Amino acid sequence: MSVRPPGGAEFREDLRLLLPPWLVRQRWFAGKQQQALPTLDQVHVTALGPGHPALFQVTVGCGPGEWYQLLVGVGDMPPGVPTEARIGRGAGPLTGEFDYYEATADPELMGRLLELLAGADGQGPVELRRTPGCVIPLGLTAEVSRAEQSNTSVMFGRTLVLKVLRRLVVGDSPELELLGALHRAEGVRSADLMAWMQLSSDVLGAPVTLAILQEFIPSRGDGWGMAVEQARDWITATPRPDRPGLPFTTESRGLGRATAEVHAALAAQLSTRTPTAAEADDLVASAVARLESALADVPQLRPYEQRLRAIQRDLGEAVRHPGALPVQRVHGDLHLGQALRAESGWVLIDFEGEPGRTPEERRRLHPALRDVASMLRSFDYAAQQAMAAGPATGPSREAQERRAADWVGRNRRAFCAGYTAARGADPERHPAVVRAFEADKAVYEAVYEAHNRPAWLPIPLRAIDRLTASPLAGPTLTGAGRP
Ligand SMILES: Nc1ncnc2c1ncn2[C@@H]1O[C@H](COP(=O)(O)OP(=O)(O)O)[C@@H](O)[C@H]1O
Ligand SMILES: O=P(O)(O)O[C@H]1O[C@H](CO)[C@@H](O[C@H]2O[C@H](CO)[C@@H](O)[C@H](O)[C@H]2O)[C@H](O)[C@H]1O
Repeated sequence: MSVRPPGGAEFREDLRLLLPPWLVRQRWFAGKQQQALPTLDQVHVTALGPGHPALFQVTVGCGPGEWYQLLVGVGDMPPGVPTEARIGRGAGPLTGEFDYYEATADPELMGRLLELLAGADGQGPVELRRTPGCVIPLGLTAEVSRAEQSNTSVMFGRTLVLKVLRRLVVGDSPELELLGALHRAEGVRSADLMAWMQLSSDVLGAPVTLAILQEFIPSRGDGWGMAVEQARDWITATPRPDRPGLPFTTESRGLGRATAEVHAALAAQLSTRTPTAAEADDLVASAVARLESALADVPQLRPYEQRLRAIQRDLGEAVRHPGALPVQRVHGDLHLGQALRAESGWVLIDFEGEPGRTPEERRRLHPALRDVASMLRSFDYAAQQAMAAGPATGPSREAQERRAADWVGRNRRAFCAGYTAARGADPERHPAVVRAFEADKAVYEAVYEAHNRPAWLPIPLRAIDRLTASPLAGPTLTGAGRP
């Protein structure tokens, strides 16, 4: 049985029909706020090597600048592939013989993709590239990751990780660029880049990174899983013999140190400087523009508009004054889920920046404290998640909220202490900058949650309520504050 060649009108029409209801069920689809099903105005299909089922790379456009990627298996869906991976059955006279399904769920197709990356000689619309001198081991068992994430990662044993990007960014990939810089700095707290797949500039006018193959970092887990678990024990006051109810602060301190080391390496490799007046203006203007677009998008933010604008004005003053903080390339979306606890300490991952931002925004230079603020937000998320998942028994709700605030404050302080000890700028000395970046991040989170995980929207909204209510000095920055 052969599969109809890619690019065929029948193939594209099938996908145009079958994909919208399936897309809206995917965790990575960022259009969940819309009432109607998405309309696919463009569908590009490229065959990735022969075989049955066959493997195709599919890029779909759902509106101006909104591109998503799928890897689609075409043929009979193999046993063992979960039913939710099934996109549907072809409807045309030729394609009606086949199932379309999510190929990342099929270990055999992922093994085939790994072989293609190892050969890395792909020409045409989808280009395959390999880091010079790097040998990719084959024959590894593929398994799609169940991590809470915006893209889809496929693990090849405990050796390699392939991240299949979902919401695509047209232009140079910040992740490839930053991983390259950290590699030149001898792999400071980062994983080795092995290979990547990209759409040639012929398709969307500029190259688009589609997937990134990296070294697998063996670890005890990521910061998110570890922090939520420990926060739950702390908040519910249920220390376990194997996990004394420590408030995670030793780990947070190490994480602060790792973050400062990554910042130093990025500054050394990609430069750092005092911002020009134009850059400082641009930085504030972009924060205000983000706020305005978020206000238009998420009505729940509107009651906070004036206070949020005032916080961004404070940022303007802080970044324009003489001796302001230097700017540099930063991680751009740092949170607890972006850190893996390896035996030797914390390793940072996922340098692509915030999904949904333009490449220019992601590549903009910022004070490194932007990443610090972003991680500080994450301790709040972890405590909120721990409260949501905690047992109904134990301390009263009020007591749990107090304990949660205590846990957050301790970990914020520990993270900042580790960051400063490793020569990062002291967050305590720049409260207006940290608060403005925290507010900016919380506003971004409100948009992200409204689009991707509507049930989580109250978490950033509560933070915005708190940030806009409290004065700058005192507990706002690293203290407990209100839960
Ligand atoms: N190099 C790596 N080694 C081991 N696990 C990894 C590696 N990179 C990512 N992971 C795992 O995959 C998850 C998602 O990766 P990430 O790059 O954060 O994806 P996303 O951008 O979709 O959030 C991480 O939380 C981690 O559990
Ligand atoms: O998928 P990415 O890691 O690139 O980042 C996006 O998704 C994150 C959630 O998966 C989101 O992070 C927010 O939720 C986290 C808990 O799931 C929390 O630790 C973060 O502090 C919070 O910002 C991230 O903002 C988004 O860009």
